[in-house]
Amino acid sequence: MTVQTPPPMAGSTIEAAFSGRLGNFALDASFSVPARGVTGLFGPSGCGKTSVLRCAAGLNRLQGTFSIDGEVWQDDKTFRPTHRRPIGYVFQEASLFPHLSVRQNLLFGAPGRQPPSSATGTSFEEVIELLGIGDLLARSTSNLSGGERQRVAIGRALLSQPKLLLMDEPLSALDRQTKDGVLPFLERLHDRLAMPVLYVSHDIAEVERLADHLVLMQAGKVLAAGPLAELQADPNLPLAASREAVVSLDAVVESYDASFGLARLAVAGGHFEIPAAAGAPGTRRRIRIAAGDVSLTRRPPEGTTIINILPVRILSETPVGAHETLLVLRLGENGEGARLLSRVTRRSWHHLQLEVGQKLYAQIKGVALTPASAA
Ligand SMILES: Nc1ncnc2c1ncn2[C@@H]1O[C@H](COP(=O)(O)OP(=O)(O)OP(=O)(O)O)[C@@H](O)[C@H]1O
Repeated sequence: MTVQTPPPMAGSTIEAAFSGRLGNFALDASFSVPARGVTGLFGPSGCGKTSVLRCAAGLNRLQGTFSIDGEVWQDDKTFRPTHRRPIGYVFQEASLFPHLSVRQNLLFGAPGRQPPSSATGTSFEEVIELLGIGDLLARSTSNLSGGERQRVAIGRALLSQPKLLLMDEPLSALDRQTKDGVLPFLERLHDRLAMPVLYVSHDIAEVERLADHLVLMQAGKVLAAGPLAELQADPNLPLAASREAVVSLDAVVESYDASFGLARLAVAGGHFEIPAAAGAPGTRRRIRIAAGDVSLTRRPPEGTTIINILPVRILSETPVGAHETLLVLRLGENGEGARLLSRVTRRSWHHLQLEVGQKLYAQIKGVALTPASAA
């Protein structure tokens, strides 16, 4: 079996290529992503996400290569064992030491078991504050809630000062309410820490909120890897074709109209107004727009309650199912901006005599804010 090393990318990258068998399962996965921000490894159950993470950690030894920022952890000649890889690993269920306090657990992997200062990397105070675990430090780990345990496990991983954080479905063992409580902490980490993260999940909502880049996997192979928004809007990939298709756009707050409670945010090729306090001007936020919330009109509509109506051009049209079609749109008069998706009936496509390249107006019924991107 040959391993194809992905072409190198400019700047600091994670280069991964693993190939071989795990029991009956054949893994043949390679990707190259920036060594910054969160890279989501996403795909259906059993497609090989955890196996890739374990390869990156040196826990699975398959043929291949792995390097981060030019530092080779594995190739034809090299195989660094797990204890020589500067990684933090967060599992589905936190395995904390029951005989140690939260504070001792946190410091367990820290260099010299001492609280690191910002001079030596991610500081103890910063981690405590980011994860909201200051009140837990003296507690025993035996009676922490699931969400608290997971936050302590993440803190412990961060305090070991890793070069790469590996997270394997860190929220999947939590109930929906606890998960919703922990997600904002992950989002804050994402905003504030520069450390690259490989984040395994089969929950697309988590990926949309946290990931900057995506590695889409299926049956042991990588279908595509790249910036989240690009893969979301690729009509040849399963994300865009799904009924729940969305795009996540990185936006910057421009202003806030307090009288109507509307924030104005700029994205490439347009502006959105959102009924929320989105932060001070200059704040980076992420916007989520579902394909089903974007309808099209030939002329700017009048007398509508829809706030966001933006000029777009049709970039492509791909039939989905028997009666619908997926349109990839680009924002802006000349179609030079960010991509949106719109799912319309084939009847509308024909009746409105739409065609690729045409200028239209997108009426966007729902625009949701999610936290900022670090990429
Ligand atoms: N050491 C091993 N020996 C035998 N089979 C293995 C081994 N490791 C993984 N597998 C198999 O490889 C396949 C992929 O597993 P993996 O855990 O990587 O998938 P996944 O995408 O992370 O799935 P999930 O989302 O359900 O966690 C599974 O069929 C699993 O049983």
